[in-house]
Amino acid sequence: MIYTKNLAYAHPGGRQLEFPDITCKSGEVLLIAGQSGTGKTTLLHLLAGLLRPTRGRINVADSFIEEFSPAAMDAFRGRHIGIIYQQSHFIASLSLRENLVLPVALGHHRAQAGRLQAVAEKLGISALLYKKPARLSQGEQQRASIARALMQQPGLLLADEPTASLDDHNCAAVAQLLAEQAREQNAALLIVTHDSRLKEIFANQITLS
Ligand SMILES: Nc1ncnc2c1ncn2[C@@H]1O[C@H](COP(=O)(O)OP(=O)(O)OP(=O)(O)O)[C@@H](O)[C@H]1O
Repeated sequence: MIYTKNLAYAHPGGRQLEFPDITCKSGEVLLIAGQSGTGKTTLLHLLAGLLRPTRGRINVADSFIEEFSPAAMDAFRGRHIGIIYQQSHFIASLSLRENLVLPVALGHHRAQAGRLQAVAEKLGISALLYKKPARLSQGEQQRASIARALMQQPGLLLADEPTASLDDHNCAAVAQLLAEQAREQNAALLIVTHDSRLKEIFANQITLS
């Protein structure tokens, strides 16, 4: 589903960050660990096509995404990539339901009938759909951001520190949900984290240095 070759990136005025080659097939989970400043978020943004590498290649679903124009990349991301952030970044004035449906509408995609209900049920947030995001607990917000990422049934799920603000119970629950959903949808799941609790859950891992 995704592989990289010889990937490097330098932030403006920064040193060049060099990344090990990564492969994650459909249905697999890969944990990318590393201390603060080793480039985890930068790597995730490269894999999501939000940054363009200074060197190297990134192949997602048989396309080399570094070749895409920004507009083509946006359209491709909408179809193939779901991103889960540490902070959910919901729009405060909209209900959770509206927040989940909005990205689908903005991407000019048509959500499958019943998709929202199915995803909400799986993640245990059906009863919360008409609440404002600020009224949800941290664990509920994180389940809701996983739901948002799953709406389009992406083949690639990228999670950036998805458990950093969660207690042990919610951390384990969110990790299990992420893995389950990825497996059920046959998606590749890449988790970027410095959360050592996740290192004990997912065996397939690489560490940035
Ligand atoms: N926008 C930017 N402009 C310049 N340098 C940046 C920028 N963003 C990150 N960097 C630098 O790039 C390096 C990698 O940063 P990055 O945020 O990818 O690391 P990280 O492993 O995710 O860190 P953390 O765990 O603390 O979030 C750091 O040295 C950082 O200072």
